[in-house]
Amino acid sequence: MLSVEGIGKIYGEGRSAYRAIDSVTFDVNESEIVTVVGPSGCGKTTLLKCISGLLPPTDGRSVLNGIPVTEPPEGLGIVFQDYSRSLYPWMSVAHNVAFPLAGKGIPRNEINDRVERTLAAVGLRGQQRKKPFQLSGGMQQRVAIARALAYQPKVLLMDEPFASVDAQTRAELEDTVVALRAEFNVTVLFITHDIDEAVYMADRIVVLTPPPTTVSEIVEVSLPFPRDQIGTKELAEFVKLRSHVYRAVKNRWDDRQPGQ
Ligand SMILES: Nc1ncnc2c1ncn2[C@@H]1O[C@H](COP(=O)(O)OP(=O)(O)OP(=O)(O)O)[C@@H](O)[C@H]1O
Repeated sequence: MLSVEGIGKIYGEGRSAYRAIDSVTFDVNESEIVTVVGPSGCGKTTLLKCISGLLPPTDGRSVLNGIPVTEPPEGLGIVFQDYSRSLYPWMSVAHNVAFPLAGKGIPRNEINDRVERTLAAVGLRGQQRKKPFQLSGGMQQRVAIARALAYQPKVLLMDEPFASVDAQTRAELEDTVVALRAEFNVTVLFITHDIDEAVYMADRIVVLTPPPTTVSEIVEVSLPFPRDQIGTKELAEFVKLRSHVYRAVKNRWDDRQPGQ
């Protein structure tokens, strides 16, 4: 479905050139949730921009359903960390969700249905007329997720979408995304620096190395669905996976040479 094939990225040129990503390769299969985990500064956002066609990679490419990505394709929805900048403050919640659908030849009643369905799916039934500033941060991020879903993407790319909300809200949003995958059959590529989150949500985890970034390891997660914030995290398998990923991340960063 989505293939990331040897993506590399160098920022700048000549003496000031900086290789942020060396070579990253992995696949995301249809209806999977794949999480990509690595510490701050390891190039996660750069990777997501290259995968989505927002930034041209220096090497490699991403391929969505057999078509190389050169600009954000139709079947791709993106949710960023900073919800406060991704919503239009002067538009109502419903208008924010409907806005990207305008001018696409979609009938008005179909747009209204999509707005209603996606807002209900993210737990915002009855909030349609409010403006973003009247909502909490977590609710604003739910609007951003609804907007991406209303577009009916095949793949949802999410770049640390819950980094700016409190722990309780974060847990609720994690569960919302896992439930949305089941409801909309959407494929999710989810970037995070939070190891618990990466394990809890995933079918597979891509662990990144420090820069110049490559894939340290791909970890299969066989935890049962539906997942539960308490029950799943108490399972021996969850604890084992979390320790494994934590070590994989930490060892690589500890192995770095001074100055790297
Ligand atoms: N436009 C740019 N020009 C030059 N260097 C950049 C640019 N954007 C990012 N970088 C550098 O590339 C590296 C990776 O940055 P990136 O934002 O992709 O990391 P990240 O893992 O997403 O970090 P965080 O988790 O803190 O958001 C950093 O060292 C950063 O300074």
